[in-house]
Amino acid sequence: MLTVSNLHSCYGESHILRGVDLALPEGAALGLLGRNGMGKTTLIKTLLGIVRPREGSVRFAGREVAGRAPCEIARLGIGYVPEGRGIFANLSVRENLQVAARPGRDGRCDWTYERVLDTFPRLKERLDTGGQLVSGGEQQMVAIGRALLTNPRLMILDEATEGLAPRIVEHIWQVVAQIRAAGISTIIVDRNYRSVLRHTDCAVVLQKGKVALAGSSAELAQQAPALEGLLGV
Ligand SMILES: Nc1ncnc2c1ncn2[C@@H]1O[C@H](COP(=O)(O)OP(=O)(O)OP(=O)(O)O)[C@@H](O)[C@H]1O
Repeated sequence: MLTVSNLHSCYGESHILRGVDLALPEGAALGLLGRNGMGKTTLIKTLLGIVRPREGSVRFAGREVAGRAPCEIARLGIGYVPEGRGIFANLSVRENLQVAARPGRDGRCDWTYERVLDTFPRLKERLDTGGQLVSGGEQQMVAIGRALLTNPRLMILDEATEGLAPRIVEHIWQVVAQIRAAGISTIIVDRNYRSVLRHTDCAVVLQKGKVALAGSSAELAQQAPALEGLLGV
């Protein structure tokens, strides 16, 4: 479903991604780990076409997408929950959700507005509230719901639990489990590596823009000292 080969990305003269390779089979969940500044968000932005790679290949759903426009890549079926949530502040919760709704690339409409509200019942009472006026947890639910409403084949969640209360964090992980159970491929960036390994099939650890460690999540969970060394925890 997704194959990344020898990917290099830069911001001006700063060479951030230095030859990243990874593969995500259809329906699998990949954890993307690494200390602050190691290139996780840059990798995600490069996959999405927001950052243009300097070199390398990104194959998604059978096509080469490296260097293509973000809207073109998104329309191939990638739902993105950005770090910081990216809520439209001047739209209501309802509008934030509805603005994104569309059938998937193959015409699938598995994720409807009603299904998203059933997944996040708390949003039902907040539909007319402005996007910037709801709590951080509710904004995160809107961001995930909005990405699901594009009926993606791949969901990318960047720091989806950051700064949230433990109860909300638990709910977000339950929703991640539902997304996986629905057969949607998933890439998850999160600071809590134990939760990431519990909710993914495989994981990679980035260090200075390269993959320093990769394997099945079950194997990596057995390598806590090496992992914690790389993550600085
Ligand atoms: N727009 C930008 N212009 C210049 N440098 C940037 C830009 N965005 C990120 N960087 C730099 O690129 C490097 C990688 O950042 P990136 O955000 O990809 O890391 P990360 O692993 O996602 O870490 P974090 O958890 O802090 O977001 C960092 O040194 C960062 O300062």
